[in-house]
Amino acid sequence: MTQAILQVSNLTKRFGGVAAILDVSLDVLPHETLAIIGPNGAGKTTFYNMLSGRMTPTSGKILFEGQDITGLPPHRISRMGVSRSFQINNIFNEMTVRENIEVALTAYHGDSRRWSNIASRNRPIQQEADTLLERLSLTDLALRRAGVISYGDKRLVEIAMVLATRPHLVLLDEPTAGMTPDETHRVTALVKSLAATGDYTFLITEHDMGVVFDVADRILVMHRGQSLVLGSPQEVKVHPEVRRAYLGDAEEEIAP
Ligand SMILES: Nc1ncnc2c1ncn2[C@@H]1O[C@H](COP(=O)(O)OP(=O)(O)OP(=O)(O)O)[C@@H](O)[C@H]1O
Repeated sequence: MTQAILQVSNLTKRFGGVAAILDVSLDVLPHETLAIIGPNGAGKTTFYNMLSGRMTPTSGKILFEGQDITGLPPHRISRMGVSRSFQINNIFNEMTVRENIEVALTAYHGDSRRWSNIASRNRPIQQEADTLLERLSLTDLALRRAGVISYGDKRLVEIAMVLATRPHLVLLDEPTAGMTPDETHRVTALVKSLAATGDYTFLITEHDMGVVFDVADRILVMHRGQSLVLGSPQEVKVHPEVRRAYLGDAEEEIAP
């Protein structure tokens, strides 16, 4: 049996009397794309916060590539190969698209000198920036100031910056939120093409069911902090409890 890249065991997070996450266990397999869905307040953000080190679990255990990362600070978890994109843009608007990516690469390579002195003369960073621009279909925008590109393109730059840290596990937080249908289509195609490289494992939270059913190999449905169902898109789509708890039992809501 394939060894899981991420093993979550009996994870619980309480805020006073509220259990935002309650006894959730999950094995994520290498190179799969696993979507986590659930209504508002189901616990998705809290779950991500614990995986990425922004919150310490009340109890339970998180193993990444066999190592215990429970409660480690975010920078250590990131160094080990778990990277997270946020719903808000973290990019530098005054810099070009390429410079943003070079900053992320320079930081990853641990150079604390001014990034501009380093990146422009560092051949490996230049090559890595080229590869990332190409992977994200951003080559044509490389020299544009990040502040003037579209919202959808900004989100792609942010994903490029996440990938600059060479993650094995990428946590995408609602990557298509606020996007036009065209932009959503681009991101969906992109996630699929990145997954096809075999270099990454993706966890993705997403409210757009079309995106979820398009990209996910498996889907975890959360409800009130608990794991309700884990299965293939087909299994999830027809599961009676999912329909009741999350999808409102309306066929059209789950049709991709
Ligand atoms: N810092 C906090 N203090 C107290 N309660 C919190 C805190 N963070 C989250 N909660 C509660 O935990 C539960 C889960 O919230 P969470 O944000 O993880 O859900 P979610 O699935 O990400 O929702 P959404 O889809 O709206 O982002 C909610 O009841 C929320 O009010």
